[in-house]
Amino acid sequence: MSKQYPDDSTTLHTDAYELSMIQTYFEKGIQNKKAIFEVYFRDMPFKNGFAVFAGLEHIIHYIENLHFSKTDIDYLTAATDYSPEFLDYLSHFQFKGTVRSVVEGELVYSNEPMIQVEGPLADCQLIETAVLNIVNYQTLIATKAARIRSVAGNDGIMEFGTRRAQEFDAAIWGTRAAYIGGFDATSNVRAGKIFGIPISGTHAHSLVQTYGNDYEAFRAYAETHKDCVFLVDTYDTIKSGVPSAIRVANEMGDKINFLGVRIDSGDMAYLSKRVREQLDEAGYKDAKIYASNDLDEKTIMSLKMQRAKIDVWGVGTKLITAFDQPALGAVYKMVSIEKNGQMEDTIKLSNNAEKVSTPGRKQVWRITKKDNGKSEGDYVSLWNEDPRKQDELYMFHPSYTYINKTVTDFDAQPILKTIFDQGRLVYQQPDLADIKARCSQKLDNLWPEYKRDLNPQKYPVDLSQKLWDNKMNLIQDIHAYVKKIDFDNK
Ligand SMILES: Nc1ncnc2c1ncn2[C@@H]1O[C@H](COP(=O)(O)OP(=O)(O)OP(=O)(O)O)[C@@H](O)[C@H]1O
Ligand SMILES: O=P(O)(O)OC[C@H]1O[C@H](OP(=O)(O)OP(=O)(O)O)[C@H](O)[C@@H]1O
Ligand SMILES: O=C(O)c1cccnc1
Repeated sequence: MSKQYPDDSTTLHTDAYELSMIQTYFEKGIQNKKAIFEVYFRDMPFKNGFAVFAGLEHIIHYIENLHFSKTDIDYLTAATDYSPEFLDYLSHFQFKGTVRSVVEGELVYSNEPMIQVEGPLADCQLIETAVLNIVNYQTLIATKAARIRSVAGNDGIMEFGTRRAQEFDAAIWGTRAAYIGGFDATSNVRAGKIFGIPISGTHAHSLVQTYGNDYEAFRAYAETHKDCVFLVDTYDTIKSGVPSAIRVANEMGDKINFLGVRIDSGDMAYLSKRVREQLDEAGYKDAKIYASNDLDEKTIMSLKMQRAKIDVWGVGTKLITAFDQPALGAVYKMVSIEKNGQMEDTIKLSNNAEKVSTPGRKQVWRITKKDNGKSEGDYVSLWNEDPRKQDELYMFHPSYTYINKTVTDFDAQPILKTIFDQGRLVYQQPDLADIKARCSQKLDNLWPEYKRDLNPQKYPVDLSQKLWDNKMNLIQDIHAYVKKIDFDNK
């Protein structure tokens, strides 16, 4: 049986190797060395042209509550060989890091920092696992939701995924991410309570099975509710479901709001057209047709191409589990570390060019044209550079440098904002509605070429000349170092 602790904290929600490394840092007296880590992902999720950043709210909760409780320390005492001094250090631990992050609802792209953590080495190391856990999931779901929104146009889209989500937390935070990415409502009542997301829903087949026929079930529902959407496919949509819904709507008149019917199986293009005719003929031209059943952006797009008469889409499994790409793959990499009192940039090399990290503390600048506000690309610079001081910006592809352009009449907005300053929360989270609106507005400013579902253009994420030179110099330094070791060993 699982154990319940009165003072449980989420601080041990980390990989054991983080604590093991912190123990080494502590025992060697370098736990307070200054370090900088950055979070980024290498490949665009769903081969999409953009990703929607989400997860900051949960990260803020997590960091604000970061402390080792008594039972955390008791557990570590029993389960590890950590020294009493190290356990004592943990029991007094207070997060002192500075966290800079993209804000929720902002668009992000591969190979640019979304989060930057600067501070004592131990503090930076401790939060790696949880930060990645949160951002990898929520950014994925917000992006999937935005893809679904982009094909649904102005239709209603409802989040129905809780029953298929990877457990409680995923349902709750996934729903919030889906709302940021463009969903209108959720069926999860607790998400409504916690986040203020509008809740919405119809009824299940079990209601109809309880009564054994559509008419009695719909009538019972109508007598106990004002807003009614009847699920019409339990036995036979055309012959029984829709006629029963119309009969109940006629009988109840103004006593109910007959909002429409839901179809949950069968050929939804064919059925929705027939159902539309039935509702229209009965005078219910405003009644809407809701559809659900393993929907995602592909089925919705296909149904729209078939001119299905569907007004509202209920989407569960494929959204909340990010069915076609279950992991984002964001990583947390050290970019700078204190040596002899000075910060030194650091790099992780790899035979795979994509996996070579970009050293140094950075800022990401969103470059837009002054006249129309449209995106030109992102310019990743060293922290102390400011492209706003330049009239012209030379932007070049970091691997294929012959792909380049010079941008004039541009605005440059830094997108990494300070959230925690040396452990103190300095950022005021906006309302969820504002975060959602931000996402929608940012997507309006993105060229359609980056927004299309299939084979979108790759959004430029370019490195400043200084950042690029810094990376190349470090790569050369490391190559020289490895060559020397090789030579010395011969
Ligand atoms: N006209 C259509 N064009 C493309 N996809 C459709 C169309 N109608 C339904 N679909 C999709 O096809 C899939 C049908 O799945 P499935 O065969 O499991 O459903 P079903 O047999 O109709 O219903 P049930 O859920 O009761 O098994 C679903 O993903 C659904 O969204
Ligand atoms: O299909 P999703 O996108 O996950 O949407 C949620 C599904 O949950 C309900 O089904 P239920 O749990 O009753 O199962 P069933 O319809 O698959 O039989 C509902 O009728 C939807 O079909
Ligand atoms: O309200 C609904 O229709 C609903 C809710 C959850 C899952 N499927 C459908």
